[in-house]
Amino acid sequence: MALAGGVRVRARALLRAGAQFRGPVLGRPEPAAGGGDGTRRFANLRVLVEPDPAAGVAVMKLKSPPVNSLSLEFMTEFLISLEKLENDKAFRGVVITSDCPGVFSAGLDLTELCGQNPAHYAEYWKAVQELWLRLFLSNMVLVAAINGVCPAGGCLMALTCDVRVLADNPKFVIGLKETQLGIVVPFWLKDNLVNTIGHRASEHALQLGLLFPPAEALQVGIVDQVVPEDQLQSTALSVMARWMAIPDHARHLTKAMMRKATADSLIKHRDADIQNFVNFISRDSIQKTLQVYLQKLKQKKG
Ligand SMILES: CCCCC/C=C\CCCC/C=C/C(=O)SCCNC(=O)CCNC(=O)[C@H](O)C(C)(C)COP(=O)(O)OP(=O)(O)OC[C@H]1O[C@@H](n2cnc3c(N)ncnc32)[C@H](O)[C@@H]1OP(=O)(O)O
Repeated sequence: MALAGGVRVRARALLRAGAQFRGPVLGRPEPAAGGGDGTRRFANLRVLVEPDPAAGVAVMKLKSPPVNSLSLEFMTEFLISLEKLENDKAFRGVVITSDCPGVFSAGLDLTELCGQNPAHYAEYWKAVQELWLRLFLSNMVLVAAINGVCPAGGCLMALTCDVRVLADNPKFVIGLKETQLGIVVPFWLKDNLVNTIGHRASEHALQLGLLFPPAEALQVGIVDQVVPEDQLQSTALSVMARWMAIPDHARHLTKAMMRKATADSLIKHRDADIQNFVNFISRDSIQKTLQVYLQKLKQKKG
């Protein structure tokens, strides 16, 4: 699936600005482009990709400090990196994790949702839809190695993955807390949650805006495994190895079959979903609530 119009334009702008595939990364000199030694890492500004072509797996580390919030730039760069991996036959699986201590992702970037104009909200929501669709329908095996708090849009990313492994830390809560902020999850994200934990549990989780700590997250099934923090990466990789043992075509066709109806319901109603979002987020009452919330977050330190 190719990047949608608005996201593609932004992706091109980022590429023109030279945002992608710089080196050296993390102070380590990299081989020249195309060096093909199988160990080359690549990165754009906000996503670090550590490929292991021999295993057919790459680790994507979200590194948009302080909290990996889903800004337009972050989502665009993430999708560029994902597409690069998808277009490379060497890669069949991706582990998604965070490079920001204690936070997997804080979810939608609230500064993108406050005080902007309708055209911006529309562009932003199209990018969120695109992020979800591209992850949800990815041919590759996606394993989320959740090493931090994972609310709302962070949970959206994790829910698209085939497997979620959560590090056992009481601070690392996961869930869709939207009602607590006075906002409503879109129907396709609700469907994604229902597919994962069932209808009744989703009703409770969504209406109450529940954020589950590790033991509860495992019990309700929003994550598949909870492991000690220092075993998160190795567990994610061994889960991946199990999935990689299945022939790709059969696994992927099965995944597509299982996910088609949920994805199609958004694909068929993308424009209406954007319009709903723009109308909703532009309301004075919603703007006020979000602004107060953002202010509170900013004042937390002071
Ligand atoms: C019917 C029509 C349908 C309409 C649909 C409408 C909406 C659909 C919603 C779709 C689903 C997704 C929704 C969302 O994702 S909304 C965002 C929800 N996220 C949160 O509520 C998380 C907020 N953040 C936190 O709770 C904490 O920051 C933390 C993630 C627990 C990390 O805590 P800590 O390490 O202590 O960091 P700070 O709180 O000090 O934050 C550091 C700086 O980062 C800024 N920040 C934090 N979160 C966000 C964010 N989401 N967006 C933008 N900026 C954020 C924070 O203000 C600090 O900034 P500063 O350094 O300038 O003070």
